[in-house]
Amino acid sequence: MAGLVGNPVLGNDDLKGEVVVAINEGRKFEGTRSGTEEGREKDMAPAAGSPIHRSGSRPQLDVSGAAIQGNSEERDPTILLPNQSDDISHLALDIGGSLIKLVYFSRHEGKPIEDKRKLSLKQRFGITNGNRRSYPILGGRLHFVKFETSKVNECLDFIKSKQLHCGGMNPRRWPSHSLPNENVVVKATGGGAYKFADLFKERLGVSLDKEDEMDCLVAGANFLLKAIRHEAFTHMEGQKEFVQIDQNDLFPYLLVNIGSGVSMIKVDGDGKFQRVSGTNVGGGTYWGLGKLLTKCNSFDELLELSQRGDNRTIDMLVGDIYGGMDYSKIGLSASTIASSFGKTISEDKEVEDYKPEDISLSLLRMISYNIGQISYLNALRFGLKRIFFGGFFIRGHAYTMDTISFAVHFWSKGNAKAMFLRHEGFLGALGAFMSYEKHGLDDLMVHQLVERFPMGAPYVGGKIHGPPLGDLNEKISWMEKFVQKGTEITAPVPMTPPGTTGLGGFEVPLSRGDTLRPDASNLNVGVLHLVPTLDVFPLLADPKIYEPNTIDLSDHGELEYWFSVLSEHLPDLVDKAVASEGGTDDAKRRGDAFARAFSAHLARLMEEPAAYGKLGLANLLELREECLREFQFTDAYRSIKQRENEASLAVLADLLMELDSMPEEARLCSLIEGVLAANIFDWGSRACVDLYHKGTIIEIYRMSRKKMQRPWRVDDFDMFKERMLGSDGRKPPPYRRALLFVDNSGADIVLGMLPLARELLRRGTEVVLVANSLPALNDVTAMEVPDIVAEAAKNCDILRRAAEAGGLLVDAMINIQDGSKLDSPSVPALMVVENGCGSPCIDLRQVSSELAAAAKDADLIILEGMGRAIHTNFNARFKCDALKLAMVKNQRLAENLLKGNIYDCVCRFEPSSI
Ligand SMILES: Nc1ncnc2c1ncn2[C@@H]1O[C@H](COP(=O)(O)OP(=O)(O)O)[C@@H](O)[C@H]1O
Ligand SMILES: CC(C)(COP(=O)(O)O)[C@@H](O)C(=O)NCCC(=O)O
Ligand SMILES: [Mn+2]
Repeated sequence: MAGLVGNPVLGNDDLKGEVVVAINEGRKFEGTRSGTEEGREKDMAPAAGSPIHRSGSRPQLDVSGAAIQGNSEERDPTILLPNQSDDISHLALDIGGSLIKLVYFSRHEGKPIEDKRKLSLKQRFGITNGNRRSYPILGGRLHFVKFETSKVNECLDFIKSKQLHCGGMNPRRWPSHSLPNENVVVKATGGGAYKFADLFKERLGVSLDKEDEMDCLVAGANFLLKAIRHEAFTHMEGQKEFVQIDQNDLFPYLLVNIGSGVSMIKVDGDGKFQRVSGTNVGGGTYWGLGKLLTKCNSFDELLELSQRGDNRTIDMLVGDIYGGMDYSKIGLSASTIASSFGKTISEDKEVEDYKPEDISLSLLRMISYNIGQISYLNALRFGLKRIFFGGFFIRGHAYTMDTISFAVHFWSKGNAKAMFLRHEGFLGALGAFMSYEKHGLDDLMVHQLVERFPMGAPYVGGKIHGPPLGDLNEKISWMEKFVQKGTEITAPVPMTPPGTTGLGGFEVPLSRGDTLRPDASNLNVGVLHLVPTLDVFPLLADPKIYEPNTIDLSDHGELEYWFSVLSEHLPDLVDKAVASEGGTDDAKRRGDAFARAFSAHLARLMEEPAAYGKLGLANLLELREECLREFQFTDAYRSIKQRENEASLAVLADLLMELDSMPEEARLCSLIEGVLAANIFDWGSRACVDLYHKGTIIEIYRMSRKKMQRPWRVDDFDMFKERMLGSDGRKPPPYRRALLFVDNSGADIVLGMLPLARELLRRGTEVVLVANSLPALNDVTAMEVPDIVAEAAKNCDILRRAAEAGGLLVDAMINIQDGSKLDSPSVPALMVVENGCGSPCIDLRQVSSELAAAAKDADLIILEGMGRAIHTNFNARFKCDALKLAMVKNQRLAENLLKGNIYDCVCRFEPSSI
């Protein structure tokens, strides 16, 4: 017998490794809007001389040509609606005075695979979709795009090119020969919905269904604030900080939308709001006046100029009036602007004599301060503490946000807080989109939305900025162009260093770069994936305080370190990815494009870590996997995983025999040691990749085992042992169900986690192996686990019977054709569930519904590996016992987190926290 556990004598080194009334209310919203029925009726009275058509927010059905199908004598006959499109349109517009904002939906391609493993799980855990309304929106993505209103034709071309005017079909699958549906109705808000209605009908054949602009702004803001995790943030003195909004404590708030003009809306609830004020001095004023005074050709150019400006040459400061002194009695510093543009009166100069940079900055400050001040006064009027600013005037521009924040802070003496929204300009468009009630967007919860930042789109040249390019080749050729333009793209976003005087003055922004990011790339808005099957892991002790990331990358040193780790790993990853696709020229081109795309993401985040929301290491590791998938590398480590599985399965029988010969206590210890030792097979760690080039799988495994002397760096084994085996002759009841979050393929799962699962099974505990839904590095996936188990079961009765009981062997073993053996009372089942993610880390706020269902009866969680147990969840607390097992394969992490060294191990046992 091969001495796998303790004895390095093994000579086998070459092991292989949805009848029927269309609602036209003809009403106009004026002033106060109340959510009560009474209020609603009042509101519904059409205002004199207002021919505005406003649809109801119920599904619109086209009943023209409706006919009864079949026998009209029968009860409830089927009614055919020949002109009703299969689905309500998936596009909504907000056509403003300056910009057109477009939100559109694309369905996920392909249907989820319902394999036998999933079917048997559904049966076992009673997972149904019954409690969810099945809306067409489910399982799709929301994209955010904007165009200049003056270039409405670009917008029409874009809609046409993506066939977004073709009803509810998936644009990609719309047959090229088919014509756009003549009856398509598109929700639209903003003045342009009236102004351009004929143009849309003419060019695209679509009718614009007008939605009230204020209704939409509020609906959009409420949705974002409730459903998107890192939507709102404060911005003070250059520091961006995300604010966690408590959904139950959101109202009331003041919404200030700074578009061409400014609207101030007191929001008291969903559909409950009042437009309390506004100002005509807004974004249009800045851009319009700026254009006249500086001869700038674009808004961005004007904003960019401001970064290099000094407003003191234009503005009259308190110091200018008071001979350089503060007017401290009323709290004004010498640098406080006493009168915007005031200095120009006394000077005998023409506009050309002033620097455009200075003019732009004076204008920006004048308008931002003014809006900040009026906002504060309205907040004060209604006793509101929170002010959310939206609209594209803000444009994610640090100095604009700082100026508004400063004004609110200064005038409210710190009592009111200015907050900004990442989707700032899309509130109206999103609200219009939400008025398609059939989409069911308002039913989605924060955990069912996943935001992703695909490459390609944000940086597409020209003026159309949008979602990912449809075609991979388009994207790659763009990536190639990117090489020449790369430096522009990664140019720093200007940040304002701390510079307030404290007395109401505000220094000139220090310029840190002279180009603004290309428009859309500065939006900090990704594509929203709607995934209704995600759930919050039910065993989290307190989801509200749960923070998946152990390492917070807001520390710059930490950020730099992890960026270098990921950059250095890139060439090896690209090699594996290209090889996994056969090393073809196409694969090489994609590999190259992937490397550029990921490097560009890293460069972007290095300059602005909060660009995509709050950043932690887990987000970075996931971004890498997403980026690989974007360039169609579906499983870069496919062959490595196979080889390692085969090699490990070949020695499993020997290992099990050896374990079976041990007394209980030693066996349990050896099992945990086995998990820790086998966790060395990690292709995500630089140090480990170096090791693999030096030895065979089994050599490395043996070496790793030999180093497993206790005490481990974190060693709660004795506590775990006591819970498992008892003490003083007292035998504790076995766990009912254990969830084992497995990590890597090969030795990790085969020689580490499976033997541990087997031990639990033989003690009467049901075991659920929780694996990734999508590949990430060499992590084993839920699709792959059943075959591994089937292979392992060939030599092990415990595993075989448990796998049969768990319905796992239906594919692998022909003698079991149905689930008849499910729930066999004496045999605890071995099951496999997918975790809902495709990353080496796991955010337990967003897991698959099958994992959430399996978790309900679990009383033990075992998290394995660095990604799942260290980078994420190291500090997570659960409602049941939890065992965290990992080998730390990174020196810095071992030092910082554990005051230890690389290859140190963690065996952390935490009894249920409630
Ligand atoms: N690329 C841009 N072109 C024109 N204006 C822009 C651009 N980016 C930001 N802005 C600013 O955004 C304002 C328009 O904001 P937006 O929220 O779209 O309002 P509206 O619905 O009135 O068009 C403009 O007046 C200008 O100040
Ligand atoms: C990507 C990983 C989290 C995967 O680890 P695992 O969960 O497989 O144990 C880990 O390999 C890692 O943190 N790598 C980067 C650190 C390094 O290369 O040292
Ligand atoms: Mn892993």
